[in-house]
Amino acid sequence: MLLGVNIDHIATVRNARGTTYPSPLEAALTAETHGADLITLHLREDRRHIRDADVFALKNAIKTRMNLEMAMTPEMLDNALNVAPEDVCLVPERREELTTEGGLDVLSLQEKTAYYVAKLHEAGIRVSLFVAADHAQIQAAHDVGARVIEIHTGTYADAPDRKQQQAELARIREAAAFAHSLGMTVNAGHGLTIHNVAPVARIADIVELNIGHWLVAQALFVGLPEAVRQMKEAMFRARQTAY
Ligand SMILES: CC(=O)[C@@H](O)[C@H](O)COP(=O)(O)O
Ligand SMILES: NCC(=O)COP(=O)(O)O
Repeated sequence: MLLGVNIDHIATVRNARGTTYPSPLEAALTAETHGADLITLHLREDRRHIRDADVFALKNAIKTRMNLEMAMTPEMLDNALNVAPEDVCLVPERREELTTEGGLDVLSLQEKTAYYVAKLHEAGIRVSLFVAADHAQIQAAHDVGARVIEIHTGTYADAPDRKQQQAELARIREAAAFAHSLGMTVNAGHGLTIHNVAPVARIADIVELNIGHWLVAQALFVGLPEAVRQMKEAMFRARQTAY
Protein backbone atom coordinates (compact mmCIF):
# COMPACT_ATOMS: atom_id res chain seq x y z
CA MET A 1 0.00 0.00 0.00
CA LEU A 2 1.41 3.38 -1.04
CA LEU A 3 1.63 6.47 1.19
CA GLY A 4 1.16 9.86 -0.44
CA VAL A 5 2.45 12.57 1.90
CA ASN A 6 0.46 15.78 1.55
CA ILE A 7 2.65 18.77 2.38
CA ASP A 8 -0.04 21.46 2.33
CA HIS A 9 0.33 22.30 5.97
CA ILE A 10 4.06 22.75 5.88
CA ALA A 11 3.14 25.74 3.74
CA THR A 12 0.45 26.73 6.25
CA VAL A 13 3.15 27.16 8.91
CA ARG A 14 5.42 29.00 6.49
CA ASN A 15 2.69 31.38 5.35
CA ALA A 16 1.75 32.21 8.94
CA ARG A 17 4.74 34.56 9.01
CA GLY A 18 5.56 34.98 5.32
CA THR A 19 8.98 33.42 5.81
CA THR A 20 10.81 30.99 3.53
CA TYR A 21 10.77 28.31 6.23
CA PRO A 22 9.62 25.64 6.75
CA SER A 23 10.20 24.72 3.13
CA PRO A 24 7.59 22.50 1.47
CA LEU A 25 10.33 21.36 -0.90
CA GLU A 26 12.60 20.31 1.96
CA ALA A 27 9.63 18.56 3.58
CA ALA A 28 8.84 16.68 0.38
CA LEU A 29 12.42 15.51 -0.11
CA THR A 30 12.64 14.50 3.56
CA ALA A 31 9.37 12.59 3.32
CA GLU A 32 10.57 10.78 0.22
CA THR A 33 13.87 9.85 1.91
CA HIS A 34 11.94 8.33 4.82
CA GLY A 35 9.29 6.37 2.97
CA ALA A 36 6.81 8.56 1.10
CA ASP A 37 5.83 6.84 -2.13
CA LEU A 38 4.52 10.07 -3.65
CA ILE A 39 4.02 13.73 -2.75
CA THR A 40 0.55 15.24 -2.73
CA LEU A 41 -0.17 18.95 -2.69
CA HIS A 42 -3.30 21.01 -3.15
CA LEU A 43 -2.93 24.29 -5.03
CA ARG A 44 -6.07 25.99 -3.83
CA GLU A 45 -7.60 28.94 -5.66
CA ASP A 46 -7.01 31.10 -2.57
CA ARG A 47 -3.39 29.92 -2.20
CA ARG A 48 -3.91 29.68 1.55
CA HIS A 49 -1.01 27.22 1.79
CA ILE A 50 0.67 25.80 -1.34
CA ARG A 51 1.69 28.55 -3.75
CA ASP A 52 2.40 28.35 -7.49
CA ALA A 53 6.17 28.59 -6.93
CA ASP A 54 5.97 25.56 -4.61
CA VAL A 55 4.42 23.47 -7.36
CA PHE A 56 7.09 24.31 -9.91
CA ALA A 57 9.93 23.87 -7.41
CA LEU A 58 8.61 20.50 -6.33
CA LYS A 59 7.97 19.27 -9.84
CA ASN A 60 11.66 19.72 -10.70
CA ALA A 61 12.97 18.21 -7.48
CA ILE A 62 10.87 15.33 -6.17
CA LYS A 63 12.06 11.85 -7.03
CA THR A 64 8.87 9.83 -6.59
CA ARG A 65 5.81 11.36 -8.20
CA MET A 66 3.63 14.45 -7.81
CA ASN A 67 -0.08 14.14 -7.11
CA LEU A 68 -1.46 17.65 -7.67
CA GLU A 69 -4.89 18.31 -6.20
CA MET A 70 -6.91 21.01 -7.91
CA ALA A 71 -10.37 22.36 -8.47
CA MET A 72 -11.92 22.23 -11.95
CA THR A 73 -11.17 25.76 -13.12
CA PRO A 74 -9.55 27.05 -16.34
CA GLU A 75 -6.72 28.57 -14.32
CA MET A 76 -5.95 25.32 -12.55
CA LEU A 77 -6.18 23.34 -15.78
CA ASP A 78 -3.70 25.67 -17.50
CA ASN A 79 -1.41 25.37 -14.48
CA ALA A 80 -1.61 21.58 -14.46
CA LEU A 81 -0.88 21.34 -18.19
CA ASN A 82 2.11 23.63 -17.63
CA VAL A 83 3.47 21.70 -14.65
CA ALA A 84 2.57 18.25 -16.06
CA PRO A 85 2.55 16.28 -12.80
CA GLU A 86 2.28 12.51 -12.97
CA ASP A 87 -1.12 12.65 -11.27
CA VAL A 88 -3.90 15.17 -10.84
CA CYS A 89 -6.69 14.66 -8.34
CA LEU A 90 -9.80 16.75 -9.08
CA VAL A 91 -11.32 17.95 -5.83
CA PRO A 92 -14.27 20.19 -4.90
CA GLU A 93 -13.30 23.56 -3.46
CA ARG A 94 -15.17 26.36 -1.73
CA ARG A 95 -13.21 29.42 -0.59
CA GLU A 96 -14.94 29.61 2.75
CA GLU A 97 -14.31 25.94 3.61
CA LEU A 98 -11.87 25.16 6.41
CA THR A 99 -10.78 22.03 4.53
CA THR A 100 -12.21 19.82 1.84
CA GLU A 101 -15.72 19.06 3.02
CA GLY A 102 -16.81 16.27 0.72
CA GLY A 103 -16.36 14.54 -2.59
CA LEU A 104 -16.70 15.92 -6.08
CA ASP A 105 -20.33 15.85 -7.29
CA VAL A 106 -19.41 14.10 -10.54
CA LEU A 107 -23.02 13.05 -11.06
CA SER A 108 -24.12 16.67 -11.43
CA LEU A 109 -21.00 17.79 -13.31
CA GLN A 110 -20.50 14.95 -15.77
CA GLU A 111 -19.93 17.06 -18.89
CA LYS A 112 -17.53 19.43 -17.13
CA THR A 113 -15.66 16.61 -15.40
CA ALA A 114 -15.39 14.64 -18.65
CA TYR A 115 -13.81 17.70 -20.27
CA TYR A 116 -11.16 18.10 -17.52
CA VAL A 117 -10.42 14.37 -17.47
CA ALA A 118 -9.97 14.31 -21.25
CA LYS A 119 -7.73 17.40 -21.38
CA LEU A 120 -5.49 16.02 -18.62
CA HIS A 121 -5.39 12.53 -20.16
CA GLU A 122 -4.43 14.08 -23.51
CA ALA A 123 -1.41 15.59 -21.72
CA GLY A 124 -0.43 12.18 -20.35
CA ILE A 125 -1.51 13.02 -16.81
CA ARG A 126 -3.27 10.32 -14.75
CA VAL A 127 -6.49 11.70 -13.26
CA SER A 128 -8.20 10.67 -10.05
CA LEU A 129 -11.51 12.02 -8.83
CA PHE A 130 -11.96 12.75 -5.12
CA VAL A 131 -15.37 11.25 -4.39
CA ALA A 132 -17.49 10.14 -1.47
CA ALA A 133 -18.05 6.43 -0.83
CA ASP A 134 -21.08 6.50 -3.11
CA HIS A 135 -21.78 4.02 -5.91
CA ALA A 136 -23.56 6.58 -8.12
CA GLN A 137 -20.62 8.99 -7.89
CA ILE A 138 -18.14 6.20 -8.58
CA GLN A 139 -20.13 5.00 -11.60
CA ALA A 140 -20.25 8.59 -12.84
CA ALA A 141 -16.48 8.88 -12.34
CA HIS A 142 -16.03 5.82 -14.52
CA ASP A 143 -18.53 7.11 -17.09
CA VAL A 144 -16.59 10.39 -17.52
CA GLY A 145 -13.39 8.50 -18.22
CA ALA A 146 -11.58 8.49 -14.90
CA ARG A 147 -9.79 5.26 -14.09
CA VAL A 148 -8.67 6.29 -10.60
CA ILE A 149 -10.70 7.53 -7.65
CA GLU A 150 -9.72 8.73 -4.20
CA ILE A 151 -12.41 7.93 -1.65
CA HIS A 152 -13.03 10.77 0.79
CA THR A 153 -12.45 9.34 4.28
CA GLY A 154 -13.36 12.55 6.11
CA THR A 155 -16.82 11.34 7.13
CA TYR A 156 -15.19 8.19 8.56
CA ALA A 157 -12.48 10.20 10.32
CA ASP A 158 -14.94 12.72 11.78
CA ALA A 159 -17.60 10.19 12.83
CA PRO A 160 -18.90 11.17 16.29
CA ASP A 161 -19.09 7.61 17.64
CA ARG A 162 -17.90 4.09 16.91
CA LYS A 163 -21.23 2.99 15.42
CA GLN A 164 -21.19 5.75 12.79
CA GLN A 165 -17.50 5.20 12.15
CA GLN A 166 -18.10 1.49 11.51
CA ALA A 167 -21.02 2.32 9.22
CA GLU A 168 -18.89 4.71 7.17
CA LEU A 169 -16.04 2.20 7.07
CA ALA A 170 -18.47 -0.36 5.61
CA ARG A 171 -19.52 2.18 2.98
CA ILE A 172 -15.86 2.80 2.11
CA ARG A 173 -15.20 -0.93 1.82
CA GLU A 174 -18.23 -1.46 -0.44
CA ALA A 175 -17.38 1.59 -2.55
CA ALA A 176 -13.80 0.38 -3.00
CA ALA A 177 -15.02 -3.06 -4.05
CA PHE A 178 -17.46 -1.50 -6.53
CA ALA A 179 -14.78 0.74 -8.03
CA HIS A 180 -12.41 -2.21 -8.23
CA SER A 181 -15.10 -4.22 -10.03
CA LEU A 182 -15.16 -1.44 -12.65
CA GLY A 183 -11.43 -1.86 -13.13
CA MET A 184 -10.61 1.39 -11.35
CA THR A 185 -7.60 2.09 -9.13
CA VAL A 186 -8.80 2.99 -5.65
CA ASN A 187 -7.06 5.45 -3.35
CA ALA A 188 -8.34 7.07 -0.17
CA GLY A 189 -7.62 10.05 2.04
CA HIS A 190 -8.63 12.93 4.28
CA GLY A 191 -8.51 13.07 8.04
CA LEU A 192 -6.53 9.86 8.44
CA THR A 193 -4.30 9.57 11.50
CA ILE A 194 -2.24 6.91 13.22
CA HIS A 195 -5.30 6.19 15.35
CA ASN A 196 -7.83 5.58 12.56
CA VAL A 197 -5.75 4.47 9.56
CA ALA A 198 -5.59 0.71 10.21
CA PRO A 199 -9.21 -0.24 9.34
CA VAL A 200 -8.91 1.68 6.06
CA ALA A 201 -5.49 0.20 5.29
CA ARG A 202 -6.99 -3.29 5.74
CA ILE A 203 -9.28 -2.74 2.75
CA ALA A 204 -7.45 -4.76 0.09
CA ASP A 205 -9.07 -2.89 -2.82
CA ILE A 206 -7.47 0.39 -1.68
CA VAL A 207 -3.89 0.75 -2.93
CA GLU A 208 -2.85 4.26 -1.83
CA LEU A 209 -3.54 6.56 1.09
CA ASN A 210 -2.96 10.32 0.95
CA ILE A 211 -2.23 11.74 4.37
CA GLY A 212 -1.08 15.20 5.35
CA HIS A 213 -2.53 17.06 8.30
CA TRP A 214 -1.76 14.38 10.90
CA LEU A 215 1.76 13.83 9.56
CA VAL A 216 2.59 17.54 9.80
CA ALA A 217 1.07 17.76 13.27
CA GLN A 218 2.98 14.68 14.46
CA ALA A 219 6.17 16.04 12.90
CA LEU A 220 5.97 18.98 15.31
CA PHE A 221 6.69 16.50 18.13
CA VAL A 222 8.77 13.71 16.61
CA GLY A 223 10.07 15.17 13.35
CA LEU A 224 8.86 14.43 9.84
CA PRO A 225 11.07 11.36 9.27
CA GLU A 226 9.70 9.63 12.36
CA ALA A 227 6.11 10.69 11.61
CA VAL A 228 6.35 9.19 8.12
CA ARG A 229 7.98 6.05 9.52
CA GLN A 230 5.23 5.65 12.10
CA MET A 231 2.51 5.95 9.47
CA LYS A 232 4.23 3.59 7.05
CA GLU A 233 4.64 1.02 9.83
CA ALA A 234 0.99 1.33 10.85
CA MET A 235 -0.10 0.84 7.24
CA PHE A 236 2.25 -2.13 6.78
CA ARG A 237 1.07 -3.84 9.97
CA ALA A 238 -2.57 -3.30 9.06
CA ARG A 239 -2.00 -4.59 5.56
CA GLN A 240 -0.87 -7.96 6.98
CA THR A 241 -4.54 -8.61 7.76
CA ALA A 242 -6.04 -6.96 4.67
CA TYR A 243 -9.27 -8.42 3.25
C1 LIG B 1 -8.63 16.64 -0.93
C2 LIG B 1 -8.21 16.53 0.48
O1 LIG B 1 -8.83 15.88 1.27
C3 LIG B 1 -7.01 17.20 0.94
O2 LIG B 1 -5.91 16.74 0.30
C4 LIG B 1 -7.14 18.67 0.75
O3 LIG B 1 -5.94 19.22 0.38
C5 LIG B 1 -7.63 19.22 2.06
O4 LIG B 1 -7.52 20.61 1.98
P1 LIG B 1 -6.49 21.32 2.98
O5 LIG B 1 -5.16 20.68 2.76
O6 LIG B 1 -6.54 22.75 2.55
O7 LIG B 1 -7.00 21.03 4.35
N1 LIG C 1 -6.54 13.82 -0.31
C1 LIG C 1 -6.24 13.72 1.11
C2 LIG C 1 -4.92 14.34 1.40
O1 LIG C 1 -4.13 14.58 0.51
C3 LIG C 1 -4.54 14.65 2.79
O2 LIG C 1 -5.68 14.93 3.58
P1 LIG C 1 -5.35 15.23 5.14
O3 LIG C 1 -4.59 14.03 5.67
O4 LIG C 1 -4.52 16.47 5.18
O5 LIG C 1 -6.70 15.38 5.78
